[in-house]
Amino acid sequence: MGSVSEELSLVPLHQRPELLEACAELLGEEWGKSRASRLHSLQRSSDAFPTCLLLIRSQGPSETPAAREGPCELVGHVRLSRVVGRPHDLFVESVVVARALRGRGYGRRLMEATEQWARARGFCCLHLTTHDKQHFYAHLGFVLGEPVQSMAFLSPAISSEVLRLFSAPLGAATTTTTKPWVPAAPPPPLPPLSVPPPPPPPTVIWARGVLAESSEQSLLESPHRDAKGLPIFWMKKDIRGAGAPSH
Ligand SMILES: CC(=O)SCCNC(=O)CCNC(=O)[C@H](O)C(C)(C)COP(=O)(O)OP(=O)(O)OC[C@H]1O[C@@H](n2cnc3c(N)ncnc32)[C@H](O)[C@@H]1OP(=O)(O)O
Repeated sequence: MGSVSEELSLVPLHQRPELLEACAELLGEEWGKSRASRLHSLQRSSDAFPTCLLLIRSQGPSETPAAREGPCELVGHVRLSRVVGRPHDLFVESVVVARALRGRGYGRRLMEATEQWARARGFCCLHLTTHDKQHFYAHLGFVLGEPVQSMAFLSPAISSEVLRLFSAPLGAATTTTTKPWVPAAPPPPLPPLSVPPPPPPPTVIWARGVLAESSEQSLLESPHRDAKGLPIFWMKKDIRGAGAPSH
């Protein structure tokens, strides 16, 4: 008999459909909304995004293979979506750890496993928004960032071809057109400069980008608002080569 250990795994919800109800309950406890709409959203999880990832824990003899098919407890959830115009980025949302398990390192494990999952699939950067967990994410290596458009908010009625064009690198969409490409007429030559250009304007502290790299102070106040007008922090993390935990 081997020792009994706790095993944590990150699994896509669509590979563990029996956890659908538990997952809807976990999200419902935190954010409410109708059970039906939660189930509907969770059932959209697929390898082609949005993807709902579950952190699960199972108890078992330590020498057995990962108990991925056996009984387990749902620890946490995260949803990943593609980002419009940024084919190597993902948008992270609905990060939640079961209430009874918070403050024990599972939130960190959930985010680190999510980074690993995304990196293994070739993604380079994670984006998210938060109303009040900016210090948690900063602690895990996220920095303030600029708004991006998540595909999760686009209508599912949009065809996959249109989404593919959205996620293509800038300029790539023109290569799919069936019409022959006709070069545009060259722009007229610029008149010679008679006066030196004006100096650049002074740095505006709340300008995008400047805010992103500024001090801890900016984690206390955000210039961004959500659809309801509440302050919201945009954060991002470059996950290339971030193999080691960010302690
Ligand atoms: C993008 C979004 O989805 S935003 C929404 C975020 N989710 C929620 O608000 C839902 C409710 N909250 C939760 O589910 C949890 O509290 C979570 C997911 C935010 C954190 O999960 P927990 O399991 O409690 O966090 P965990 O114990 O792993 O903490 C990891 C580290 O972050 C630190 N930490 C946790 N919460 C905070 C916080 N609010 N501020 C600063 N640091 C924090 C911990 O001290 C710990 O530090 P250490 O690893 O150096 O010891």
